Amino acid sequence: MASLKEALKKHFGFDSFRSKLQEDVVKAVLKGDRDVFVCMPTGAGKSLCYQLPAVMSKGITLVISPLIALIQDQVDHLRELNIPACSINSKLPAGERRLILTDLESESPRLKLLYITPEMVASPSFQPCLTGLLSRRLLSLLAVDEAHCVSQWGHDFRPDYLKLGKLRKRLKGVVCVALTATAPQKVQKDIEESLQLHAVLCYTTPVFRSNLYYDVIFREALEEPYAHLHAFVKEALAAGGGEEGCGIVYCRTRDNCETVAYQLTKLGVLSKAYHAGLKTADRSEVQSDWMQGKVLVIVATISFGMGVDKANVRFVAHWNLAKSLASYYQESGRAGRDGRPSSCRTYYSPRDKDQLLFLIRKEAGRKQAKRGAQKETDKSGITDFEAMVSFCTQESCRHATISKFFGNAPPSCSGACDFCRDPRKVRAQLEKASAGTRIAGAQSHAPPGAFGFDRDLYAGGRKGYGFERHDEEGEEGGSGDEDPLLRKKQFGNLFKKQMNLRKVCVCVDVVSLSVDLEYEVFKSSKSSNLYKAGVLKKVSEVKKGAAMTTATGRAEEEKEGGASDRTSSDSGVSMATGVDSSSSGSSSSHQPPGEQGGFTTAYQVYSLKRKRVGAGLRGSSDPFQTARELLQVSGRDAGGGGFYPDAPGEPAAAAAAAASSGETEVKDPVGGASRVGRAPSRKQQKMEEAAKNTRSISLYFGGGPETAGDVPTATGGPLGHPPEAEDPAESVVMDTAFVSDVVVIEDDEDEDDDDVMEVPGTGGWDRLRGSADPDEEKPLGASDQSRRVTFNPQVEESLLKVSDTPPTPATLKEVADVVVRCLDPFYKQGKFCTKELFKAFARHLSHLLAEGRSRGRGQVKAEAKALIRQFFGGVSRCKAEADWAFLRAPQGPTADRR
Ligand SMILES: Nc1ncnc2c1ncn2[C@@H]1O[C@H](COP(=O)(O)OP(=O)(O)OP(=O)(O)O)[C@@H](O)[C@H]1O
Ligand SMILES: [Zn+2]
Repeated sequence: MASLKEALKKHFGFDSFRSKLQEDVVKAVLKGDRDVFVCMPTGAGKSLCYQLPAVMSKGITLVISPLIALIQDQVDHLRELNIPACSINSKLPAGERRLILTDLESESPRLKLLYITPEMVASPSFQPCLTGLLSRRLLSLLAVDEAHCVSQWGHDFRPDYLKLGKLRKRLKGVVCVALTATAPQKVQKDIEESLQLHAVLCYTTPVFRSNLYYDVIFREALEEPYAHLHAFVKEALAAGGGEEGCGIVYCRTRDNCETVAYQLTKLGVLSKAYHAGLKTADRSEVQSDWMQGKVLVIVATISFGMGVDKANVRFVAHWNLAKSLASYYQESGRAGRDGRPSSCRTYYSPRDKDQLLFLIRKEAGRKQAKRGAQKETDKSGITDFEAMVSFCTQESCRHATISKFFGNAPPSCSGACDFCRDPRKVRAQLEKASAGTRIAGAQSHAPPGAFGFDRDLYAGGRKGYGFERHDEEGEEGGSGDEDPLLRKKQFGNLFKKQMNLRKVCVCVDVVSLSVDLEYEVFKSSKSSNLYKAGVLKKVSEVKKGAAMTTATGRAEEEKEGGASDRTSSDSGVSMATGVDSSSSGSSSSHQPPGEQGGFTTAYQVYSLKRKRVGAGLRGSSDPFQTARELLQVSGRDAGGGGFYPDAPGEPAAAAAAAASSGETEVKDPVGGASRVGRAPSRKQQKMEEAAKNTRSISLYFGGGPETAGDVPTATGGPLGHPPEAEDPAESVVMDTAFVSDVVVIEDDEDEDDDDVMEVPGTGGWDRLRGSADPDEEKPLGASDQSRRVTFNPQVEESLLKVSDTPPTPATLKEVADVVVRCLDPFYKQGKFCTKELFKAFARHLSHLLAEGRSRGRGQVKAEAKALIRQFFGGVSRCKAEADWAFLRAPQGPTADRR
């Protein structure tokens, strides 16, 4: 078909199709009599499968894509090619949106491709446009990109994709092409059903890629894990035959990224960490350095990779397990896109497995509990993960395992995996690992579960250690929707178990003593603050009277050996010093962070309260808040050490001293060395970091369900309504975690975190957008009574007074939500010079309102508004942080009434 090739050349500049498959798909789509399902690996050129038909057809192609960031890339690319493409999304300025809609309403629109998110396409405001296009027969094609998001079996399920079924019904007669890079059989079936694909033609590339060499190494069996990784990196890069090459190491946590990058660099391969905890500019720089080959290795969480198309990736190593085999295939598949031999290695760790499984189970349990009934798909996370574990622990060809998972016939591996190359070696490794487990089990009597306790007991329980992709709940306080009694019981069990372990092994060591003490405090504490205070009190007592115990404890600990590589500052009373051994980052440590010979020491048990990155603590992914950290925070909270028991010479006291002098001791994440920095700047810096990609677990697992539910759907005029109210998936950028305790979860879904913060419409307050002067509390229209009420702090407070029961105190997160909602109109009105200032002010305000005394949500709202009014009473436009220096926290219910 000469004209097809001509069009390919004319519009895209390509001389030929990338593959026969690509050409076949284009032809099938152009023919237009059947729906098409395309499963091709990342980078195989799926986009062209609908883009070329789009430019060759009359009318418009509607492209559904899950992320604005991805959409933007595509649109930019097409525009560079002079192909009229655009996107309607929540970030689009109203003027541009209107221009697009005008074009779409015109007789013959110029536009060829319209990219849109599933949320937006289902929004009421888009419906007239859609109906118009349909009735004028101007819709030539529906393309659903990343179609696996439609499947609850898929690893990236997004409930909003389910809305596409309805859309599809409306678009009868319009050909649909669904595209994905990963679709195990059941996912493919789901896609076909959900999108109601008709007489579907399937085009799938076999998943087998002969240029990828897969192997698995048991990390815990290694003497020098980092040196091992380094050797692998060197070898993989060298295999490029002098050609420029680079690689990716995937880690689960930010800490791991930092540590691995540091270790590799130290060993001579320039590596940089990439994770959502970095500032956006830093992340871009890292990515760009890596893309340009200035940095050879990028050590990243899964937030890196989506949309990254680099040909010469010579290796992809997984330092931690991927959450499913499908994810693993996709992530490892970023290697060798140029077709040259490349390596994919997983550093398997049973502990890693237990921890991840624990969290996946927990999530499944939570989903189930929420729904009240079990759904088959609830287990999909577990089965997908089990497939990943089998991939690592089976004696079989790695390629064959992957192919089977995707429903392909076993490929001819021909030595492209460690098993096919040397099965005996694989067997030996497995045997060694299982022998190791047996020995460890016999020695410690520790059950093999995560953290050394029975994983089944806690399967539905609390979070584990060191996760950001699978840790905290979206709820404030870290308690999520769990039953606090259950949680307490679980804690109790854990401590009992841990103490029993200690009774077996050691007489009375200082660790168990600390555990006892901490447990006592824990049992008697009703809130995290009381717990914190209780711990401090105990520390003080211990310091006064237990010097002997401390000394003995040290000796015992050293005897135990488990803590022998700790720095002197972390020995002694663990509760008091509480240094997480994971931070010591010993390069030769065999054990994953936070574990010592089956013991979970008191300070390793996560605290009741989530770590406040914003409060100047290390912005790490570590969800534990160690006793030491609690103390440090308390020292600062108390205005510089006043709250901290003073015992010169003790590390804790040093921390307090540092805190009181305005300096913060920060444990080096890697080398274990301490550094001292100015507290305020560090705090500010961390707050900045915390403002980055933060995501709740629910978003990670399900994308927008909760979000979607929370966000009101637009009911206003079809086109004039502020778009952000309609696009819940995109409103994830309204992430008040930057204000409050930060739940840090890496998300592979949105690189777009630093875009404008968006606030879904919130009734009367939202209508402020129409106001020329948002700090004026005048009604915008005659009917706008509700806004007046919402604004009036007295009304809010009198409402509170009417109630007999005291309001439930708002959490910092809730306060932050309220504050951001209240402030957003001002930001939209340009009352802040920069977004950063807006964020910083929101943070400041939230802390002012959240700290000190308990407030109900209503009161918070009233006080927030009062403070905002007070602020803009004195400042017409916020230009610097100093502008709000005069604001003081309200002292009482009536303090800020004006
Ligand atoms: N026929 C072709 N000839 C040469 N290059 C092509 C051809 N078709 C596509 N490409 C290029 O291949 C690269 C990958 O294409 P594309 O982004 O569409 O891949 P994809 O399969 O959609 O990957 P992903 O799963 O990451 O979205 C792009 O740079 C694209 O321009
Ligand atoms: Zn093989």
